[in-house]
Amino acid sequence: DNTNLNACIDHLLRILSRKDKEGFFQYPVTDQFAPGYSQIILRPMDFSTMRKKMVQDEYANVLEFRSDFELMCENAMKYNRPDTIYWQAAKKLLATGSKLMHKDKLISFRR
Ligand SMILES: NC(=O)c1ccc2nc(N)sc2c1
Repeated sequence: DNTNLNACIDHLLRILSRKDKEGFFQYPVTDQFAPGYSQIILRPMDFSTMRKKMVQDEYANVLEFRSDFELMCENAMKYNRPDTIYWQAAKKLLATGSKLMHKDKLISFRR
């Protein structure tokens, strides 16, 4: 069962989403706020979607969760220019996540 894995992911989600004080990453980016976003970013990701995936047991291990987290940050660094608050927030968040979920520190939970 995913109980332990989901408890771990929930913990990581709380820490990481707390870093997003401006709320740039809490919900899917809309074309209304970000013109042309859906044409440029083909695999959107945000914290609310990650939480939904966790609840639906769609993560087999922490590595899969980390991939979605990295995708979310990389999307923001692709769509937004480096001189924007969104790009800079994504870079900072990515650094936090990398420390928290350091490659060789992760033990992938078996299903
Ligand atoms: N996560 C993002 O890339 C993001 C979030 C919010 C937002 N609001 C804008 N006006 S551009 C924009 C980009």
